Amino acid sequence: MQFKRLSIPEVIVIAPPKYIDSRGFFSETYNENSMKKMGIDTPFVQDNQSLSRNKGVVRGLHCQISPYIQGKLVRCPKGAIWDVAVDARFGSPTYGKWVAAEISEENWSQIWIPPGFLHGFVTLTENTEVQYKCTSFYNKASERAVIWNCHRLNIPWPINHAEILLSEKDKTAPSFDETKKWF
Ligand SMILES: Cc1cn([C@H]2C[C@H](O)[C@@H](COP(=O)(O)OP(=O)(O)O[C@H]3O[C@@H](C)C(=O)[C@@H](O)[C@H]3O)O2)c(=O)[nH]c1=O
Repeated sequence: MQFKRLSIPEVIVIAPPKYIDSRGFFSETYNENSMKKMGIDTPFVQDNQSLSRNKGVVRGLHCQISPYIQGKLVRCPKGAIWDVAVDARFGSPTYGKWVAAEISEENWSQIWIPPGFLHGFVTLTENTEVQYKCTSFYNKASERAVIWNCHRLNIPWPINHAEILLSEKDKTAPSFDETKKWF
């Protein structure tokens, strides 16, 4: 399993090996010991999956606050996403900075989004499936969101803005300034 820390080093891209043979392939998509070697030592308690039918679906930017703060290990077994992690830990040297990585069926990578980060992605293909493991349970009252195109963050979403599809909730999310109260 290969690991690469991004410019915010707590965010890690993980590339599990894929063993291809005449039948297809085999891959360990999660290995607790490998995670521990990278300092990801919290148990995962919930697995999620979403399907986005269109290219240009933006989900995010989302997080949960304490006591349901979540780390997420995200993979894309079908299609491709451009995945973004924003440091929302007020007081962190990288507060308000973001990193992104393409995660896809083809590159077979995963991305670790630590607790205290906002998470979002845009689908780069139709019928994209995203799966992620979470370190804390879903809790509606703890959910928070920041608007995907917040001027303060200036994230260069790699998709024509006219094509973007959002949930009603994500259309009206507040700006990044709100996060000062969260972590
Ligand atoms: C996130 C979540 C949602 N739900 C429900 C609430 C709602 O009725 C329905 C759809 O939820 P949403 O619209 O929030 O789904 P979505 O916009 O895909 O939200 C997800 O976005 C990505 C970027 C993340 O990082 C996730 O943590 C999560 O926030 O599913 C759960 O039951 N459990 C969960 O863990």
